[in-house]
Amino acid sequence: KKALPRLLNAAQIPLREVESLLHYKELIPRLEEALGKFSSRDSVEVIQPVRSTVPLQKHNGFLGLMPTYMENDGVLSTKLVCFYNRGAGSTLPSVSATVLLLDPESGHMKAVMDGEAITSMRTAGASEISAKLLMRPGAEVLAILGTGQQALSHYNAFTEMLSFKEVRVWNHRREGAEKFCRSVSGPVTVCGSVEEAVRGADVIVTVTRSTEPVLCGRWVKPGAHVAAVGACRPDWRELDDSLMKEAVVYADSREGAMAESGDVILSGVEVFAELGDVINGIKPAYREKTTVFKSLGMGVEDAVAANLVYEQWKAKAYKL
Ligand SMILES: NC(=O)C1=CN([C@@H]2O[C@H](COP(=O)(O)OP(=O)(O)OC[C@H]3O[C@@H](n4cnc5c(N)ncnc54)[C@H](O)[C@@H]3O)[C@@H](O)[C@H]2O)C=CC1
Ligand SMILES: O=C(O)C1=NCCCC1
Repeated sequence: KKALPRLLNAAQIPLREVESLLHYKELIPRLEEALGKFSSRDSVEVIQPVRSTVPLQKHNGFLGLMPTYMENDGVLSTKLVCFYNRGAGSTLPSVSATVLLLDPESGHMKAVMDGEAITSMRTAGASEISAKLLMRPGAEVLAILGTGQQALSHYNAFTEMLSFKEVRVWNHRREGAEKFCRSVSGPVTVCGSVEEAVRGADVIVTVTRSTEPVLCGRWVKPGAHVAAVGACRPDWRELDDSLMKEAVVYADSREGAMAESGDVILSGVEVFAELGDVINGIKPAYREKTTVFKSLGMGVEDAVAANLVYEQWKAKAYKL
């Protein structure tokens, strides 16, 4: 009997199935552990180079390559992610991603899965961890700037895992914010300006495709926590200098932030700590101060999310 080509033996897990297998309650503890392992800089825990990028100039985007190896956990993966800063008329998504999971011993492909939900959920999961560690106790008001894919996953993660009395959203196009409100299950207030959305907010999530600052320090309540998720290129901004200089700045990866974050590079501020340093008890969480978590996204987050999907997929397929 002829053996199947190895590629065809790999599990193929499409978007809807990934969505049905991934849940914040299981994902977030694994992300937290992975962030700690990454920051230990122990090569048997995590090897994850800063993502390499290939510009797709004609299409106003880039391809990011995000390999990761977790030797102790036996997880080897790479994500291929294309990001596009599309014009208003486009119906195509801004992020298109695929995650490959390999057997580290043989190098054979174990699974190829859609990376859209993984990207949305692991990013929101990392931001939720930042808020849990860095927001003031008793935080009541959440503001989300931007109302696309990441806004939705952040809304879901933050309302499922934390409790807020009020959620406000702002989008540069009001119809986007109104559509967002119709798509979520809980109450949300649409705000007409960024200032209106963030005044008095305890936690602010920035998930826009802006290349210029949208959030100004003078509007931010002292002691607020900002999870800054957009502006992933060295010359793009979401936050202004006054906010960056006022805040204690945390990042997922110090090297990633120094290579890719316009908010860090152009404001000239230091990254105080990685989230993993706080998780490992190496650096303090300044809950009473204004804090920024600068998120760029890491391969290790994709690796643990994809591994979780694969474990669940196997359990379902083989009725374990
Ligand atoms: N840190 C991380 O791990 C990740 C970060 N991202 C970043 O998150 C951001 C949002 O991604 P998605 O939600 O997938 O994109 P999306 O295209 O679904 O949503 C983007 C939102 O930004 C708004 N927007 C577009 N241009 C704007 C402008 N000039 N000023 C203000 N708002 C504007 C859009 O109306 C929309 O509400 C992007 O910047 C992306 O690079 C995405 C994935 C992972
Ligand atoms: O980590 C990721 O995945 C991404 N980060 C920045 C924007 C593209 C996707």
